[in-house]
Amino acid sequence: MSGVEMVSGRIHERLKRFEKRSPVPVQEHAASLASELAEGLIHQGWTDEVKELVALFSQPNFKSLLCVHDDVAQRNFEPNLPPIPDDVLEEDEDSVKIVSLVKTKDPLGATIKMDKSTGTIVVARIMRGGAADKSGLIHEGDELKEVNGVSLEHRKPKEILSLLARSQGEVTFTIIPASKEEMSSNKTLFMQALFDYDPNEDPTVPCKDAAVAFRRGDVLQIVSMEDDTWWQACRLGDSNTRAGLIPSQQLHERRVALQRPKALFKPRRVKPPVMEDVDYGAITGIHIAGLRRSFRLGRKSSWAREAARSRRWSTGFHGAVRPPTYKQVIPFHRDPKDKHRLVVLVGPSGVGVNELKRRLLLSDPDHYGVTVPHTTREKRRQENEGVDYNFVSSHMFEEDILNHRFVEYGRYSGHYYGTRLDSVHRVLAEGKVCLLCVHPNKIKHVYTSEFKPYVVFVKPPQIEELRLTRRRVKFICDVDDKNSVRIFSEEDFEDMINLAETLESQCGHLFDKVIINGDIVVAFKELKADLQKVEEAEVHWVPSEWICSSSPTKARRSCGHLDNWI
Ligand SMILES: Nc1ncnc2c1ncn2[C@@H]1O[C@H](COP(=O)(O)OP(=O)(O)OP(=O)(O)O)[C@@H](O)[C@H]1O
Repeated sequence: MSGVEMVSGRIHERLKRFEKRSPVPVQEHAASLASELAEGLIHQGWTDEVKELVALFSQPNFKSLLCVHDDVAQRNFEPNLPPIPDDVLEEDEDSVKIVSLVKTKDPLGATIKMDKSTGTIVVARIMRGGAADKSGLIHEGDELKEVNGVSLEHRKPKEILSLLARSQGEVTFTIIPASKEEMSSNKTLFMQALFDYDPNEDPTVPCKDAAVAFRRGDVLQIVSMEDDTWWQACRLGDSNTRAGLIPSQQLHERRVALQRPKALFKPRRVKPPVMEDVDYGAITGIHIAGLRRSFRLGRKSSWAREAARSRRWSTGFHGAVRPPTYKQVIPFHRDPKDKHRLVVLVGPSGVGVNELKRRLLLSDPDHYGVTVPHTTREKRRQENEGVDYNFVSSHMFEEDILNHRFVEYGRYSGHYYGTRLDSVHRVLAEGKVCLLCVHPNKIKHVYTSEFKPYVVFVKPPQIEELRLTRRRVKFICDVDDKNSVRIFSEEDFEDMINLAETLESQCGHLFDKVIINGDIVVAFKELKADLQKVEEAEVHWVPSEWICSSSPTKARRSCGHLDNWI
């Protein structure tokens, strides 16, 4: 233990002992007593001892010590607050705060503006390092009620500026503090982790004990991004509120890139045969009972298989591939009266997306709902309009395509099939949770603040478990030929795993939940429990862009040039 630590340890012990005794000062005017004593002693005779004592009393540090002693003895350190105005107390007793700041020739370091909806004066910004910031007592979003006892009601920001210009020295503000939510959304940056991180398995972490472990989906409150490689963050829900190190976005992206040298190879170019394309994800519903068919698997020719393999590097997503790292999120409090969040299920062909959707529907048909697809093909005898499909003409279908009314659509055997946005609205309007299966590159069409989709990625297990769990599975592989039944091949499994890997790396940032579909009973149970948890959650962490565009904070920031300096 160092000398300093020993001394401070002893001081602490001594203070603890005195605290119990609740000491009272013997004397409240030690400074004046010392100067009186020095004067008296001089008159007694100028001996060496008197000289030494008078010299000691006149030393500035000794004088300061006695002054501090007197201040503490007289309790001069307690703030001297002006009386709280009665009318303000009656209005909102709990939330009023009185703040005194000392004004120098510099501004206080804050801007104010009028909140147009309420007509009140609010603090728009606090400038880092200014007097207001250093005091820690005034925050963005605080409502100003009075300045030096003068009410600000019906006053314009300009009038307040002149009021402040007149005040010298101490300025007293009566404030209604911003709600915690507003303060935190103003100042705090939340990131949702899109990967698991364990510092114990990271040899490069500067200090394991100072790092924070997290799992995919955890929300991290970012405290500092000053270092390019290691950010500081607290994990929400942790009892430990101390911030720790986490890999920065840049660092994690670099690591992932280094782990995947395969990505350097170009995809094989496969010449497609003459075959119409169809986006089979559009074909949904539980109306196909009994033996499951797989449209996506069923159409696989040798070309499709090759293409599926090459899709490992090209899955219809253009632009630079960015591995999932963090997503900036913001808390959203869903009103129970609001429509449910849309549930989007995605996964590689054959993994069990439709099977899970079917089980959810059967488990609670009054609670879950699915969209009814549109098609241009002829209605079959056993089919019902508006139940199995909405049957429309090609002309109507094409007009809807031009008007961007489809989440996704495609062509198969000369006919169009597609899921229209209004069919999603219809399910939600019934008060149901709408389950939508789409190709991952179509998520963007519903990735909006209106739908607030909760995206579940269904992932295949390891190949051994895939073989084991699917060994008896048969599916109809040609929609027009109910007798064309087959089982999964080894290539199907490989394609499924490869495509899952690609999808996860290319659009993992959109996935809220990853379900590994090994044992179907376990996967279904996990999915249902997770969806229930989401519905019951008080706080939903959603992408910040869904909320920010309409938030008053953003609005306030965006019109910064209108703020008035105080
Ligand atoms: N965990 C599982 N264990 C065994 N069989 C499963 C499992 N999950 C799904 N299946 C079966 O695998 C087949 C394909 O599943 P499903 O149709 O749901 O796949 P999909 O992901 O919707 O792909 P596609 O769109 O190509 O149909 C079905 O017969 C389904 O019953």
